[in-house]
Amino acid sequence: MSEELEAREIAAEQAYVDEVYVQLEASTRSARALAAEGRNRGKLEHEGGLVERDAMVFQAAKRIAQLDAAHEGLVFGRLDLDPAIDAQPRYIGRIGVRNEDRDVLLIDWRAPAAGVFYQATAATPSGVVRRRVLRSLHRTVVGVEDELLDDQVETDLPIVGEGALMAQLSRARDRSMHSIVATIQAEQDQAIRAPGKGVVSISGGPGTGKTVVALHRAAFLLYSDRRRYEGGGVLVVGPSGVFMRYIERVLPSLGETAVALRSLGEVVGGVRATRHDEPAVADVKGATRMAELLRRTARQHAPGAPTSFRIYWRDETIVLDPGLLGRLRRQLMSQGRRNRQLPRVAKTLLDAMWRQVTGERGRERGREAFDDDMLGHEGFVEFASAWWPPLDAQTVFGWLRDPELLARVGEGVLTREEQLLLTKSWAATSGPGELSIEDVPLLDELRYALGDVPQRSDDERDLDETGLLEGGAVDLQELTTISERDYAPGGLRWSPPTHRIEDDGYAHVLIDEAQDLTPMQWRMVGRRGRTASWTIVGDPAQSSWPDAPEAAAARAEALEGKELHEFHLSTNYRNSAEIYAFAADYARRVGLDADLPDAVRRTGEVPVVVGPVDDLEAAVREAVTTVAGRVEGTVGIVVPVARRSEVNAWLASWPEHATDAAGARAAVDSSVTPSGEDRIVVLTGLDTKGLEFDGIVVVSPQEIEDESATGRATLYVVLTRATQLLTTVG
Ligand SMILES: Nc1ncnc2c1ncn2[C@@H]1O[C@H](COP(=O)(O)OP(=O)(O)OP(=O)(O)O)[C@@H](O)[C@H]1O
Repeated sequence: MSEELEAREIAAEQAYVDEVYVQLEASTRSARALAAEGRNRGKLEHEGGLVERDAMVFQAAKRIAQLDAAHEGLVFGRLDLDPAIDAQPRYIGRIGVRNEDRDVLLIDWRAPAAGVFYQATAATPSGVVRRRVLRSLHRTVVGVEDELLDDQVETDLPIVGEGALMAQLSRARDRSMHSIVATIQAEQDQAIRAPGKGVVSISGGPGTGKTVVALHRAAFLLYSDRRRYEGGGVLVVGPSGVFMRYIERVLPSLGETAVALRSLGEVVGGVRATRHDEPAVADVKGATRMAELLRRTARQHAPGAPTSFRIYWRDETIVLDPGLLGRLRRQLMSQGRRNRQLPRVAKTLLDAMWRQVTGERGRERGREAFDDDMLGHEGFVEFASAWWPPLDAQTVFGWLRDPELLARVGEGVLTREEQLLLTKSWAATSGPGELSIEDVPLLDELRYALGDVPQRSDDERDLDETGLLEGGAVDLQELTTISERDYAPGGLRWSPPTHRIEDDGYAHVLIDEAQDLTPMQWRMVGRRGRTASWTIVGDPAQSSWPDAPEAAAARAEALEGKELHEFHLSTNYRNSAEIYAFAADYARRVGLDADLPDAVRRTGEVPVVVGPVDDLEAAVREAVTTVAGRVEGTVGIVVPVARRSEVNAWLASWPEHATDAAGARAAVDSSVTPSGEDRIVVLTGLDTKGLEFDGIVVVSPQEIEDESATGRATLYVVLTRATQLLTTVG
């Protein structure tokens, strides 16, 4: 097959692609003009349909335009059908484009009409004779890859190229995951296009595309029901900040930005944790038992709050003693979340106090006068406010630093040793900024147990008065939400908070690396998806949570009542066949019950095992230099947690040229702050979850294995991260 033929085909495709871009620019201009005009005339309503549609094209085009040249082009696919069905070729792209007569120039890859591009095979061509993938650099077509699907149909279509998938799989890896729109495989397509109902669960071994498929599914859902998902929000949760940065470009490259990408440490609004606890501590913090401990904590008497109150009124002494106050506290708690009771506090106290008024003078004055007197009494007001202060979750979480309080709420829940572990872990931190990833679900649990902190009403008049018990001034009829009604009757002092627990929910929740969620993390994400549809992605063999049945129960509870649709992916697209054979062999040897996919790409490069070595640093340096010199893309140095600073120090001390063999810049401790230019990064085993590198150097694999109860699964994850070269040094 001649180069000339290929050049001719490329030129022909380029002409079509140019036409699409010209049209896209024209539609963008007219959409912008139309939207501006609509706004000016205040007539958006009338022209709504057209404006909305074109504005969408405009938005999508804007997002696409923001992509840099490294990303694949707008037009990536072409279908030639049996001429008896349609003589015109059909083009598939990242978004749909029409010309001014509204004829389709480009079919959005998510549209039903594009489905056949992914589903047609030689066995069932579905009318497709030739499938062509266009490889582009920005606007320039650089190659075409064809597949002949139906050789029974008489046509003169030339067949060019080596196969798009292999070309895509062999590319050098950079710092971000790329979209796979051009080469989505049939089994992946089914999971992507599954209807947005209930729970779609996608399983499969390492490198089978679970993450990338899930992200394309998010884009598909936004396309298929934009109102629902853009309005309600889509939450994508992944294991770490590094991972979120790795995947963040995929959705914008598909024209979607309306998605919240959060690592597990960032799921709760306003909190950002990036540090993991050591495994023994993490195991305690993640267990379901913690929910009971936190429920008890949220009901504790606020440390430092007054425990009794005494006042003299109309010849009588009225006493609120610790026992009575304890009963009143429980009574209030039984009515709902702690902070929600704020408007009821004064009345509850006054009821109990009024019952103690038995003398004639007092009874004659009456209840109303009693209430007025008390609410005008500074001592009482101060007591009431201090006895039942509004409490935020951070404050209450801080109570747990007190070993005595922890022992009280932990009784029967945690062993003495477990309590000590927690105390030690919290003593090492000094404030809310230092929460660990494992602390975040605990904080969330408290948020829900306490209820949101209401805001003090800013009405000056009320602030002068007690405000603890005021009624009548607000007409209940005017209050529209349940929450407003809740806060109104007892006290004008309190109004609903600006961010509410009720606002936490999303229309779709997508969980990646789901096998790693602890029971407490399942509870946290579950709260955000009570009414949502879900996509859950994971591989149990890669799990770092030791108690699988407990996590499964928490997951079932989070998804309660939702229909389950299961999809399984069976081909490993990441690792070379040689690397995956090595990893699968390890999984079998150590008895991991692993789902072993087929790896399809051969490189002839078998993994290298170095050791045992005397000088670990020298051996690692040699391995890193060799690997970095032989691959074009990223290199990961994976280390045991305990050796992280040591290896970082080595890296910093090596002369530039050692790692600079092929223009590789090393990032010191880049798992915390990776930078776009670094090609070499140091990571711990857990940090590598979900990521991939051209080359991997594993430092002391045995130590990684011994580090935690699930060390073997972690090492299996590490061994499945490389696309080209793998070396272990021990
Ligand atoms: N259809 C495809 N075409 C091209 N590349 C693909 C395809 N499917 C997957 N890949 C590539 O394979 C690699 C692995 O994909 P991904 O990270 O989504 O796998 P995973 O199943 O989530 O892996 P793991 O569970 O090991 O983290 C990525 O580089 C991805 O782009």
